[in-house]
Amino acid sequence: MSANHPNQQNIASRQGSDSNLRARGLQNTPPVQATSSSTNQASTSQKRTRNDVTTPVTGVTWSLSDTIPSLRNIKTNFKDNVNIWKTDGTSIDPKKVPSAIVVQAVVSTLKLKSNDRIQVVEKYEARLASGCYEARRAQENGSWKQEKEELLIPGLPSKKFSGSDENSQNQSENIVQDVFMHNSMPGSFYVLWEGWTSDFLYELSHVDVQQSASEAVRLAKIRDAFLDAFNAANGTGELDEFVAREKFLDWSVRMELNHYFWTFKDLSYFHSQLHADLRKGPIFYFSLAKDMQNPPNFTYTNVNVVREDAYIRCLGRLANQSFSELRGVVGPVSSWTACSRPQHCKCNQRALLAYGATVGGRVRLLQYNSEGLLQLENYDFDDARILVECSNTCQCSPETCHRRVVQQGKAVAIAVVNGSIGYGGYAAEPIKKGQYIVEYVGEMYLLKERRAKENVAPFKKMNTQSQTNIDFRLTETQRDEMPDVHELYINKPAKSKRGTSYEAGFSVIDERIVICASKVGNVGRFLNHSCDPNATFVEVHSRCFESDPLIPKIAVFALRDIAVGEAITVRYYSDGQMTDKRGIKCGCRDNCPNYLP
Ligand SMILES: C[S@@+](CC[C@H](N)C(=O)[O-])C[C@H]1O[C@@H](n2cnc3c(N)ncnc32)[C@H](O)[C@@H]1O
Repeated sequence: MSANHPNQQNIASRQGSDSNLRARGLQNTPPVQATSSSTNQASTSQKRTRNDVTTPVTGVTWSLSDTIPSLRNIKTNFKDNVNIWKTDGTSIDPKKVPSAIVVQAVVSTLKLKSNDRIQVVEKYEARLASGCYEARRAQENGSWKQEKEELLIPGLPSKKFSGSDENSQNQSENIVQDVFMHNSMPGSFYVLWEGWTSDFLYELSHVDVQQSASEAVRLAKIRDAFLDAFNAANGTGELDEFVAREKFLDWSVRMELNHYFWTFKDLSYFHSQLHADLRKGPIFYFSLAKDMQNPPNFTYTNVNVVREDAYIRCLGRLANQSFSELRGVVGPVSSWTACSRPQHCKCNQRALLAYGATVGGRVRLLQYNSEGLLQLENYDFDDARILVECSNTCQCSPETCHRRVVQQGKAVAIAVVNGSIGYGGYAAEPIKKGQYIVEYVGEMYLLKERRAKENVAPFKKMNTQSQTNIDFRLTETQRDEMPDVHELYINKPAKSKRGTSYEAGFSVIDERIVICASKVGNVGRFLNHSCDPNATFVEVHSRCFESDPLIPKIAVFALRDIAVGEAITVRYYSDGQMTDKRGIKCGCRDNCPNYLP
C-alpha cells in the first residue's frame, strides 16, 4: 500500500471509529422474503375455458379447470405459523415462495392468473434481491454510473453511491456486502458496503466486523479457503497473484470503480442474496487471470421460468392428477408415509403409474437415505430414473423430512471460475456422495413435436449406448429454428457463443420439455461435461404443496465425495454419442478422445 495514496487518509480517518460503526449500523441481514420475480399480485381463483385434455398415457380425461392450482386449494397440514428457518435466524414462509414463474403470451385465450406460488408475467426481468435496500436506494440516487456497456448485467445495480455522496446521504442502515483481508494489518478487514463503490471502503477491526456482520465474514472465509484449495490443486504458483488480488485487493482494483473485479463481486453478492432468500448456498464468481474476462451475462432466476405452453402441458400430465381423481388406480391411502416406507407411498405409486407406461415400466425411483443423501448404489447413467419428494399430503415436516431435500433448498456453496472450457462450477464446500448440489434452472419450453422426435429417442432405445437421460443435444441451427420463444416472452437473447449449449431435456418425465439456461438461469448453467463425472442430473418431482402444479425439475447430485476446489461435472452425453469429430473437442481431461455433439 502506497503511503501517499490519496485514499489512505480517507480510510485511516475511519479506522476503528466506533461512532461510524454505530452510525452505519454494520448490518448484514439477508432479506427475509423471496420475491425475485416480477409480479406479486395475489389472486384466489382461476377461470379456465379450455376443453378437456386427454393424457396420452392412460386415456383418462379430466377437466383442466379441476387441476389449475390456486391458493384456495392449498390445503396444508402445517400449523399456520410453521416456517422454514434459515441459518441467519430469519424464516421463509413456504406458502410465499414461488414454485414457478409462468410467462404468458400477451394474446392468450387462457388468461392465467398469479398467486403467491405461481406468478404469471408477460416477461421475466431480473431484479435486485428483495433485501438489498441500500443498493435500491443507490440505484435511484447514486452519483456513480456504470460506464462499461458490457458490465450492465440484469439484476446488478447500474448506479451506486460513491465517496462523493458520503455527506449528502442519510447513511443509517448500511449493510456489509463483502469483507477482504488486510495485507499489512492482520487484525483488520476492508469492508465494502452494499450499494456503494469501492472508493468508500472502510477499514474495521476483525472483532467489530465479526460481531456485527458474522455472515459476511463466514462467506469470506469460505471464499478464501476455496481460493487456497483451488490454487493448491493447480500447483504451479501461477495463480498466486490473482488469488492475492481476491483476498487482499490491489490499489489498482480499489480505485478503478469500473474494474471487472467489482462486477464479479456484485454477481457473487446479489446472486447469493437471491439464493439466501430460498435457503440455497452462496455463489462466488472469479476471473483468475491478469486480464479479467467479461463477467457472465445472464438473468438470474431461482425457479423455472415456464413458458405458457409448457405450463399447460405440465398441468395436463397424469402426474398432476389428484389422488381423488386417481382413486382406484393408485392404491388406497395407507397410513405409511413415504419417509417410513417409500414403496407404500402414494406419490411414488402415482409417479410409477405416470411414467412406467410411457417408458415401458422400466422407471427406477431413486430414494434418499435417512440423512437425505441420494442412494446411488448400482447407479447407471443410462437407467431411466426419477426422484419423488414428499409433499404436504405425506404429513411429514417440511423442515426435517429427509425426503424433501430439493424443496428445502439446502444446496452447497459453488464457485464459478473461468478456465480452458469457459466458466466452470467448483465445490466451495466439501460435498458428500449422494448430496444435493444445485437445481438446474432456466426457461422451460416445449420442443416442437417434430424436433422432439428427431432429438430424443423413444424409450425403447433406452439402456443403449446412444441414449442419455438428460442431454444438451440441440445444435446451433436447431436453436435458431426455435420459434419466437425469446422474442415473444423473454428478453431477446444475444447469440450464444458458437457451439455453447445450455439446454437440458428430460427423458422420463416429458421428452418435449426443455430447460434452457442461456439467458435466464442459475449457477447450474456453469457445470461442464466430463466423461468421468462426479455428479449427475436427476429428474425430480418436488413440491411443498400437493395443490401446486407439478413442474418437473432437474437437480444435480454428487456421485462421489467432492473436495473443495474440485470441478463439479456432469455427463451430458454417453460415450456413443461423442464420436462425431464435427462437434466440440471434449476438454474434460488431457487427450480425451471424445467430441460434444
Ligand atoms: C452448460 S454450458 C457449461 C458452462 C460453460 N463452460 C460456460 O462458460 O458458460 C455447456 C457448454 O460448455 C462447454 N463445455 C462444457 N463441457 C465441456 C467439455 N468437457 N469440453 C469442451 N467444452 C465443454 C461447451 O461449449 C458446452 O456447450
